[in-house]
Amino acid sequence: MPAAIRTTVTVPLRFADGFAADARVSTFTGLADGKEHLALRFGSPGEVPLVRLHSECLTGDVLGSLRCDCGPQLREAAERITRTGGYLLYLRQEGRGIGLYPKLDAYALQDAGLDTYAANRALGYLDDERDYTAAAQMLTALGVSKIDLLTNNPDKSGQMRTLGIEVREVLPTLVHTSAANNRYLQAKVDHTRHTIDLPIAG
Ligand SMILES: Nc1nc2c(ncn2[C@@H]2O[C@H](COP(=O)(O)OP(=O)(O)OP(=O)(O)O)[C@@H](O)[C@H]2O)c(=O)[nH]1
Ligand SMILES: [Zn+2]
Repeated sequence: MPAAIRTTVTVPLRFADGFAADARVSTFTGLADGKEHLALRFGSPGEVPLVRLHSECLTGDVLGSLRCDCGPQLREAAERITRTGGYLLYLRQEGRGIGLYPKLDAYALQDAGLDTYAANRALGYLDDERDYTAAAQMLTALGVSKIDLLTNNPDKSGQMRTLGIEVREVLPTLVHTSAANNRYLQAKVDHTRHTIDLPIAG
């Protein structure tokens, strides 16, 4: 059974720095993994909408953690998509798909010296457990088959193409560094060919 839109409602959003935008938030039935993923439509999407696949990060998105770049990326995506029109898919893939408690276990291992990927493996997980089948289903349910994708992660564009979504252009997100996330971002560049321009490793 293909996925379908279940409900769409407007949610006015205001970020910590005051940026505000109305999101048309859709829920779905029939998603492959049965999770409660959301699609947020900002602005007026044209034929090729700008899309961000945002993986849930409770510590970064909600609590403002400086260990990663998720909060600023979410804020950046909301503004850029509002400008051009498109969708932010808020995917319930906490911890690159391993879940919140294991992510915090992985943080503890990183504090003991492992990098973000080695920590996953030490816990018995893959470097990245995310599968974007549900994201492709959501886009199809929204009537979208061709996108511009906002990401630095080549796995996201690769999987979307394999899943039958045409990716016209990949647009990099800005680099949001902090003293606490530098090592994390450097590991992404070293291990998964993320297109992030970091100042100098160190
Ligand atoms: N397992 C694990 N997950 C983490 C860690 N730090 C952040 N995450 C998770 O990584 C996901 C965020 O990754 P994304 O923002 O999609 O970043 P990305 O894969 O680098 O892709 P782009 O931002 O699109 O370039 C969220 O689910 C976070 O919870 C970590 O150290 N370990
Ligand atoms: Zn994060």
